[in-house]
Amino acid sequence: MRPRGRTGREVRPVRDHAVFRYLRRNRRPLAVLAAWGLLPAAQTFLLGYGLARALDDGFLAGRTGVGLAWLAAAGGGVLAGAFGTTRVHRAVGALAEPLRDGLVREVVARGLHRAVRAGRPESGTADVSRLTHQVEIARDSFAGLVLVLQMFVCTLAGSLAGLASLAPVLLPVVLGPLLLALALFAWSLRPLARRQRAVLVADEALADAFGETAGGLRDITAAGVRGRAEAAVGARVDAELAAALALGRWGAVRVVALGLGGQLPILLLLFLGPWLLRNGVTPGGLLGALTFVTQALLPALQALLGGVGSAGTRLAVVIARLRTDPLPPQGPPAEPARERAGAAVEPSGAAPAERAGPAPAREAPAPGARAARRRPAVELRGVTFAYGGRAEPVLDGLDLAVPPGGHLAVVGPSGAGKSTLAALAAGLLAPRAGRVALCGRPVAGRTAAELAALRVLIPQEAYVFRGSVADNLSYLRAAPLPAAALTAAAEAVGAGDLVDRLGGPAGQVDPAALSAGERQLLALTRAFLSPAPVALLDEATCHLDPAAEAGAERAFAARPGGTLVVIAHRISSARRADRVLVLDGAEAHSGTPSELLGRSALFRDLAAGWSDPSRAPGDADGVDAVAGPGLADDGGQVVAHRALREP
Ligand SMILES: Nc1ncnc2c1ncn2[C@@H]1O[C@H](COP(=O)(O)OP(=O)(O)OP(=O)(O)O)[C@@H](O)[C@H]1O
Repeated sequence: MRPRGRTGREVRPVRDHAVFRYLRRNRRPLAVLAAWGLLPAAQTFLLGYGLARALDDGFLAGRTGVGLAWLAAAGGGVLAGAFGTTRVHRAVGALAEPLRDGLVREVVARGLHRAVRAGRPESGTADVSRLTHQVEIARDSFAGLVLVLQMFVCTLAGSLAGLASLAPVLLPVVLGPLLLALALFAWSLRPLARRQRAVLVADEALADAFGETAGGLRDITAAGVRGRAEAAVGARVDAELAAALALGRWGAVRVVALGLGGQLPILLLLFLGPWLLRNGVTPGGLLGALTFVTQALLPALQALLGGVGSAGTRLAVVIARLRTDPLPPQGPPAEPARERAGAAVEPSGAAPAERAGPAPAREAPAPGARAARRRPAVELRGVTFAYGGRAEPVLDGLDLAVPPGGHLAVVGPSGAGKSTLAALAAGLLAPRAGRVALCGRPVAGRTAAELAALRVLIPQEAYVFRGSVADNLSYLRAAPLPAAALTAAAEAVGAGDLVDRLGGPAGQVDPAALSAGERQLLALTRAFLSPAPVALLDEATCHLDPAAEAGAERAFAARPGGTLVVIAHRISSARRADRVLVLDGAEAHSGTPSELLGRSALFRDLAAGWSDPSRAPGDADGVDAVAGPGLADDGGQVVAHRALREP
């Protein structure tokens, strides 16, 4: 099975040899590179040859001056080589930069084109920035690869010229094992590249899984899914271990090649030394040959094997990915860790449109969304749910429909099933019978990411994390939002003072230093900025005072096109809603607040004593004041539901 990358797509090897085609098209910079490479090659030549001449013609012949002159020549070679190396680096830059520019052009054009074609132009920016990061990796890997190849070729050329000049018989002793080593390495390259690619992919998958798990530890614990989280990360660890072991086995070939090409010639030179000396090789020649092998060829071979094995493979993987990487799937984006952990927290949304302003506008509707718009935003049909096979149903045959833009409050005594209803609507619980749909799309079988694009659920216990205010607020957006948009949203929800006090969007959040209410305000702002059309507030304002609660609810109700379902902590929430669903154990009622006064004894009891200090000036006392313009009573919005938990 082929490895799969971050995007879940197969990572294909580069079949079109894009890099080689690029090199063929750029012969001039290559020629410059080769020309400057003559200086390091000359340095290598002088290193061994100069040492040999210094010994043979100088010190061993009793001519110290000549010996020193040859050593000085070798030293001069080092200086020339150093100068040449700086020029080589420049030439590599000149070769790598156009590759980078070309890739960036290609990636930007393709990414934006796809985003526009997919009807999500805003997603192109984030996507392109991710891909251009990969382009940087490709550029660096390419430059590294060219450098080690160039260094090896220069060293080889200088060494072979030196060996041939000293004594041609030395050539096969050094060259034979070296060629064998190169052949062995070349043979191992393909399987090595495959294993390396598998490790890269496994490593990314592990990093993803670990990041997700670490980011959602609190929720994992709260949701009691520790075992599942451990199993998920453990599987990735095992996969990476297996990939690394497989790579290690092929890595051993590299060690053998290094021993064969770099160390065997040393042993051969030493072992054959007496014979070589008897057959025309001078002591200086033997020393020079050893110098070529130990000081030049061995390090160059080591760099070549390492460089081609890592930078080369990385380049192949990244280029393949750049050429095949698609836009993230339309609609739902990457799912957040906490959703994947199964905890009922705010989910992430689709890729954002960056806008300043208090209320983020909806995402451009996806194809098919127009049809879905006519469907209720939240719809439960004949939903029955019980915790456990033999348990009494908490909800039994419930029908409910909230239209797009609707505002429903769910009220009822503790244990009536309000949170259960929210979890069912959010797709976090599956009904025993019946079906649940959001924006016309059934929630059953949807991934967490798909659900996250449809609704945001804010539970009682707000989740904030150590980090910047901006990170906390824009967590559900695929790309950062301008500071003005963050502060405007905070203002709208009632968290403006808090964000100011924390130092604005750049300020830091320390969860332990915040009160429960302050954490709720941040979580509410984050949910407010979510692109999901349906907001489910499950007593999400319980730690706020009534006025703050009213402000937050009104802000959510005013989200353009947004649908709001509030599991009410205070009965005053019902005053602000278009429709109210009363769950009271034996039965359930729905309607406008004024209708319910006549129909539900429980609602009458609850409403009788309500007094909402947050009421806007001019609000009349009593239920009629909250009936508001709201929804036409066509029976198609909040509709009938049968008995709940029959006695
Ligand atoms: N995970 C669970 N396992 C078993 N029973 C549960 C579970 N969660 C809730 N229940 C039970 O289901 C019933 C409905 O609970 P739910 O939390 O939905 O009610 P609620 O109206 O939201 O109550 P409250 O206002 O106190 O939060 C209660 O009897 C509760 O004890």
